[in-house]
Amino acid sequence: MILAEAIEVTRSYGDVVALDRVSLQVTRGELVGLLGPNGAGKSTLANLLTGVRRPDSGKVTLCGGDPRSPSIRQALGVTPQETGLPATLRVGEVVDFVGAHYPSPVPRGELLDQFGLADLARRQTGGLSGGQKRRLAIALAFVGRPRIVVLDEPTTGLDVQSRRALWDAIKAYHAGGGTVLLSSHYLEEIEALADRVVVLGHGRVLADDTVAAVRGLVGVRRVSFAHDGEPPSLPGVVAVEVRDGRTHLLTPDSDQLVRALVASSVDFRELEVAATSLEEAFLAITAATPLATAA
Ligand SMILES: Nc1ncnc2c1ncn2[C@@H]1O[C@H](COP(=O)(O)OP(=O)(O)OP(=O)(O)O)[C@@H](O)[C@H]1O
Repeated sequence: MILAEAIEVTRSYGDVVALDRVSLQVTRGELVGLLGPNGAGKSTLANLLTGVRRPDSGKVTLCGGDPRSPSIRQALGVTPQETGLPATLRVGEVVDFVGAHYPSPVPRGELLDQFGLADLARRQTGGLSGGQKRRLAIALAFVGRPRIVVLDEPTTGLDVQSRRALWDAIKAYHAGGGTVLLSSHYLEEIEALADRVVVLGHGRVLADDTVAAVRGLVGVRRVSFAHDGEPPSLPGVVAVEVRDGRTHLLTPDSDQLVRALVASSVDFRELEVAATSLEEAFLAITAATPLATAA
């Protein structure tokens, strides 16, 4: 059964085309990652699927109906990128208040335990740290026992420990049969949670595949070194840059590239191999080949 679907959805803001004929299906029990760099269209897609905005063209459904309809929204848990919490209410009161909108909410204590917030139950939300507020906002997405949750960059700004606690809570919900669509800048986050990943770039779906397949596409590494002369021509390089007296080669397979470099006649010095940011990987790969055709 399909719980969230976008069919050929387009949405612009003035001249900016945020989504360009995007199609996506999330079926019951799936945990789908939505991966893309800044401005790729992740939030816009999440906002359309959760009924916050309407598409200019195309169709969006949630649990088989209109995501703007109140009865359909009862089955949805959502954490947008930014959330406002009433500053004078205590954490426990906010949980009770939001839970009261649902027929069978998760009890306050259980929810706070699950999200590592039990010690903060009596704290006014205005006194929470940024990370604690974020954790509470995410916990609230789960209070109504939703059939599907849409989490837009849930762990941005969280420290490692909070991020892991949150991953555990999302995994537990998924293990119990819950369906999740989660956007992120980080392949590692999607790798930790999802089986399937949809890659968005410039408002288009660039790939829709297993995490392993997408890692092969966007898991680009940077091999850099100093040497004299022109940049060498080596196999498996998707982008070359010469900067500050060093040659930088981007490649999906740094092991193979380093072996080829050693076997070549290049007299290199100060070799470094490093992970690239998603933005760099996207720049390199979209410039080389469209991901969808490489998939
Ligand atoms: N309300 C708005 N008004 C004008 N332009 C917007 C608006 N919302 C989004 N955009 C533009 O639409 C494009 C897609 O933005 P969106 O927020 O959906 O991307 P994103 O992938 O969620 O990015 P980020 O990771 O930075 O949150 C961007 O170019 C953005 O500047």
